[in-house]
This record gives sequence, C-alpha cells and structure tokens, in this order.
Amino acid sequence: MNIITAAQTKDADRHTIETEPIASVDLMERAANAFVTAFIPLYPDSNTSILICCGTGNNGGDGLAIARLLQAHGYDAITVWVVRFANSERDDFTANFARLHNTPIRITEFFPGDKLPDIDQTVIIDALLGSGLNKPLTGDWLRLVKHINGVPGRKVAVDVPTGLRADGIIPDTEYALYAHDVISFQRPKLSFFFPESAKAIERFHVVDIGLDESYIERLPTDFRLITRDDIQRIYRNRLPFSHKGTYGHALLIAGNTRTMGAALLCCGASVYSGAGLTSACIPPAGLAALNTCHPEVMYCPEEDLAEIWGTFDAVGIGPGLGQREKLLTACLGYSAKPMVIDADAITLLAREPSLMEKLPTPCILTPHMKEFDRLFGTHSSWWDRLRTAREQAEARHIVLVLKNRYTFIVMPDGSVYINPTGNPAMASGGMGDVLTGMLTSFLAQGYPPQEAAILACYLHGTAGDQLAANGMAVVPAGKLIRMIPLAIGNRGGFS
Ligand SMILES: NC(=O)C1=CN([C@@H]2O[C@H](COP(=O)(O)OP(=O)(O)OC[C@H]3O[C@@H](n4cnc5c(N)ncnc54)[C@H](O)[C@@H]3O)[C@@H](O)[C@H]2O)[C@@H](O)CC1
Ligand SMILES: Nc1ncnc2c1ncn2[C@@H]1O[C@H](COP(=O)(O)OP(=O)(O)O)[C@@H](O)[C@H]1O
Ligand SMILES: [K+]
Repeated sequence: MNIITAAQTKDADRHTIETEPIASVDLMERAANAFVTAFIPLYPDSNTSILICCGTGNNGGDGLAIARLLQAHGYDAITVWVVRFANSERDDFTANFARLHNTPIRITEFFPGDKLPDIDQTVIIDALLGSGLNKPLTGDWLRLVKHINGVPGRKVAVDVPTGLRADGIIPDTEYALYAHDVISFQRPKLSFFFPESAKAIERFHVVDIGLDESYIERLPTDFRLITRDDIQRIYRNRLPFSHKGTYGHALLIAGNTRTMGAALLCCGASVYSGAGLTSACIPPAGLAALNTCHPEVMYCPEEDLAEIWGTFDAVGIGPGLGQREKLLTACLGYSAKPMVIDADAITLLAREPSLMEKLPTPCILTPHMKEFDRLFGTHSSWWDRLRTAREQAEARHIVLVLKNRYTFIVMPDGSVYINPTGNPAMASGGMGDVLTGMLTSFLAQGYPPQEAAILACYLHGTAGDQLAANGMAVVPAGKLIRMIPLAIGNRGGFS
C-alpha cells in the first residue's frame, strides 16, 4: 500500500473530485461520515459531552460536518468552537458553517487574543489544522493547543493532530496537540510511523473516504506499508511432494557462554518458520541446552565450518555471538551466501569498518537504533537515520531492517517498506534473535531477500499481536516462536 505525502493527497483529492465526479463539499461529507463511523464504536455513549474545535480550513470544515452528523446520531451534548485566528476561510468550511445553523448545536467563535474558557467536556475533537500545516504553531494557535493539552478529556484528532507534520522531519522543538485517537483519511500519514510522533499520537485509525485507490497506487512514492495482501502474494504454499530438501538448510552462527539463549531462540525461530534443515554453530557448552530445547536442530562445530559451508542455503550470524571477530571475518571470506547479520556481528562491523566491504550479496542487516548508529554514526532524528539507511542500502546493495515499533525495511533500490505489525508486549530481550532466525529461514527456503524481510517482519509482528490479543500483556520471545507456524498458516492475519 502506497504511503503518500500531503501534497499527493491533495492531488488524489482533486483527481477524485474531477473524475468521479463529486463536489468537494460532498467529499468532505463522505470524510466526515467515515470519521463518525469510526468514532462511534470508540466512544459509544451518546451522552458523552463533546467539544469540537474547528479552524476555518478544510480540517475545520470536516469538524463542522462531524458535529452535525454526530448530533444526527443522537449525540446531543456537542459544543463547537470556531477558531478565527486566520483571516480567510475555505468554501467548504463556509458551506458547513451555514448548515450547522439549522441544528441546535452551540457555536462559540474565538478571535486572536480572546480569553479561552475552561474545557470540561469528556471528549475533545481536534479539527483545528490538518494536513495543511505548513509552519510550527505559534501565537494564538500555540496557546490554544497548550490549553487543550492541559485538560483531562480524551482528544480525538481529525486526519492529523494539529501541529504534527504529515510527512518530513518532526523537530523536537515543534509543539503539537496530543491525540489519544487519530482518525485519519484514506492513508496513514508517513509521520505516524516515526517514533517522534509519539508526542502527538497514542493510536491511529485509518478510514476510507473513497478517494480513487487506483490513482493513489499509481502515484510515485518510496514508501509502502506492508499489508496482509503482500504476505498472501509472497508466501509460497508447501507442495504435496516436497521434502526437507525442498525448504533449504539454514545455518545460525550464534551464542556465547553468557548469551547462549540468543542462539537457542534464533535456531528455534528458523525451525518454526519452515526451513527444511537448521544447523547451529554454537560453542559446545550450549549443546545440551540446544538438544533439549530444539532437538530438530543439528550441530555444526566451528572447526568444520569451512569444509561444510557449501551445504548451507543461508546463514544468520550474530545473536549472542560476543566479540568473536575472527569467526565473523572467516565467514565473510567464504563463498557468498544469502546472509543475515545481526546484533554482536553488527557491532563487530562497526568496530572493523573494512569488513563492511566484504558483505555478501544478498545480505540483510538488522540493526536496532543503537546498532544502526554504532555502524553509521549518531543521528539526531529518525528522518535523518532513515535517509542514511536509504543511502547505505543503495550504495552497498543490501537490505537494512531498521527495527522499531514500526520497522523500516530499506531495500537496495532505496525504497522503504514499513511493517505495521507488532506491539509493546514484545518489547523484551530475545525478540530480535527470533527475527534473525525467521529471516535466515525464509532466505534458506529460497525467498529473495526483499521478500524474506517482508515475510519475517510482518509474521514476527502478527505472531506477537495474536498472543497479545489472547491476553498476554508480555510476550516472551520463546513463546512467540511457537506462534510462528500459526501466523504463517493464517497468512499473517488472525480474525
Ligand atoms: N483528500 C482528503 O484527504 C480530504 C481532506 N480533507 C481535510 O482537509 C484537510 C486539509 O485542509 P486544508 O488544506 O484546508 O488545511 P488545514 O485545514 O489543515 O489548514 C488550514 C490552513 O491553515 C494554515 N496554516 C497551516 N499551518 C499553520 C500554522 N502553524 N499556524 C497558522 N496557520 C497555519 C494554512 O494556510 C492552511 O491552508 C485535511 O487534513 C482533511 O481534514 C477533507 O475535507 C476531505 C478530503
Ligand atoms: N513496542 C514494540 N512494538 C512493535 N515491535 C516491537 C516493539 N518492541 C520490540 N519490537 C520488535 O522486537 C524486536 C526487538 O529486536 P532487538 O531490539 O534486536 O531485540 P533483542 O536484541 O533483545 O533480540 C524487533 O523486531 C522489534 O521490531
Ligand atoms: K486536526
């Protein structure tokens, strides 16, 4: 699914108005209806007192239409504030302002410098500014948003929280309204996927307002959101006459005295993700544990690596490896194989940059933020970090899996796939080791690195999401492994 910029959304808006055709005020009505349909299940009590704060642009026009539609749905404790801090108004705002006069809804207007009354409503709908934001909030706008943020009611933003840019860098210095819920039109905005948006968004929902989808999908963009459709398209069913040889041999090089568990987790994840065979190159001290936890996994002694390297279809190296630089150097010297490089192996690359020149093709690097900055230098924002990731992936022809709440998968052509699955119950040690096992397993099964990365990240997250939905407030990595086959069986979706 394409993620588009605010400017492209305007373009899709204009295109839909011209070609459907539909009057822009009717499109606004459709957007407001979609908002209301999503809002009602979130706040079903029609006695809820609601304040709707509207600017005089199209976002404000949406707010006025939402006020009227909610009132028609029986919400009868609605107050509207119209904030006239700008000296112009949009036509669709004007039309909806006129329509509101036929309802019993109370409207109060505010002008620059006006004192702002106390807010005691339970829900505050933010329709002040949307994707039209083009500069930081200052003056009366800033005062108003701070006033709203200071009251205890739940805030629900229309399309985008006021003050948050829809795309591009999100400077720390820019103030925004904090929305418990954002109900966003047609597409999530690119900024929603950046950790910096946490100051403005608790959770977001996306509603279809009927813009021309085929037009949007043709718009040029470097950003795509992975959906379940992608998983269904990419995943290959296991065939009737297939056997273990059909699904490849994964080798995991991992583990050390204090971090043997990392090796066990990635080996287990490889087995449960479907590799025909999984071998572990671990310190011998881990053998008893390996055979107890995952008897399916074979052992490959370090001294045999050079000799049997040719028998593996993919290699994952790094989880719990420790500072074993010689081992990594040796592996990068053997014949090129699809490889996943994670954790301690990334730290070793950072320490010995010449090794970066020896990465095989294809190769997937899976840094979290700290590992990424160790490798490529510190970054002051995620936007900058992502720019570096795109440059590096292109220059080195590698896939960079930049792990986070929304993991960015950066492809060798510089395009970025955003993974929406996963949840905070998964924020515990060993989760990345599981991802490495999954990636290596899919590479061993013959998936190209781009597809392996999409499958592994999405299914890793859905397995965790399903466990969280079953009531697990914390999802340990070992538990998640057992869920992978079901996540695959359901092709990434549980209903
Ligand atoms: N295709 C879509 O997605 C649709 C979008 N609609 C709505 O239209 C909104 C965009 O509307 P507009 O383009 O009118 O813009 P907004 O309503 O977001 O903003 C109004 C105007 O405020 C000014 N402004 C921007 N930043 C400011 C700041 N920091 N301080 C003071 N003034 C500032 C700008 O000149 C801007 O045009 C969307 O967020 C959405 O709510 C809907 O009406 C229907 C269709
Ligand atoms: N809050 C969260 N939401 C979604 N995914 C998460 C969250 N916390 C962690 N994860 C996922 O768990 C993994 C953690 O990886 P990493 O930090 O390398 O863990 P470890 O080093 O302990 O194995 C990543 O794939 C990340 O996307
Ligand atoms: K808004």
